[in-house]
Amino acid sequence: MAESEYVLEAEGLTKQFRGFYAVNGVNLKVRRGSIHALIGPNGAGKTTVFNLLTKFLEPTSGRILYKGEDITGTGSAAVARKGMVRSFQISAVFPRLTALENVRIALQRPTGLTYQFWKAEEVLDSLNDRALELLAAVALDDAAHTPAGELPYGRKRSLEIATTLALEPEFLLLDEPTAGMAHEDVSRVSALIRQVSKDRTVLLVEHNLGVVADLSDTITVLQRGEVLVEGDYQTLANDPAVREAYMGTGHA
Ligand SMILES: Nc1ncnc2c1ncn2[C@@H]1O[C@H](COP(=O)(O)OP(=O)(O)OP(=O)(O)O)[C@@H](O)[C@H]1O
Repeated sequence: MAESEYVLEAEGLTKQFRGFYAVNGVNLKVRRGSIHALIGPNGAGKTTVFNLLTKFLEPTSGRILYKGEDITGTGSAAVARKGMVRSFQISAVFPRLTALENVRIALQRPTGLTYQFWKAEEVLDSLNDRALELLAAVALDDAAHTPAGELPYGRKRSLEIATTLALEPEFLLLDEPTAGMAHEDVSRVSALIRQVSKDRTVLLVEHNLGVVADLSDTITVLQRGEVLVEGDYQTLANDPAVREAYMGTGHA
């Protein structure tokens, strides 16, 4: 069977909380190899959609396909094993362990190397090399031996991205990757997302519209649980409905 053009397809995705539609009939298609952003004003339903897609919430109705396969009823761990990985899903950062040790632990998970204790020395050496590569990819090579808890906020987020990448996701889902970051960290993480997107698909929820403009091939704007409009940044920036959704006045 030919591989679908879309890595992810959501059809009629709906989530009700006690009668309130947080997400209502959302159709979403994420093109293979693209960076796709989900934006919208506060309360639009972005986090709920993100949690539905990553199986942290069960939809009230609707269907989710990953690479053409229906994963609506599949658990989050099983989905992650298929290559659809949410940052911070499996890769918690342990504050007392060094950055290198954190990445090494993440590297042990998908392969089951933890059980090959008799090969510990050899395995750890090969893991070290790969862990250092991943740290370099997020510009943390100078912090390899620093306990994760001592890293400043922005660098901790970079470490979380490195531990996520250790799982070799084919489809990476990022929830507000630049939230709470200082300006220089935002640029660094943006560049990092662009770099890691080269051989994978990325879906991100992001409040920083500069980051969205800079990175996204496709942007879906949510409003009150529904898709308001979808397109590239230029198209959306000139769309009166998007301006109104953001400004709430219609005469912005
Ligand atoms: N567990 C829940 N129980 C009840 N209502 C919820 C729950 N989770 C979300 N909601 C409601 O659903 C709506 C969408 O919330 P959601 O967090 O998905 O929006 P968002 O676009 O991510 O907002 P923000 O930008 O503020 O993070 C909101 O009105 C919210 O109050």
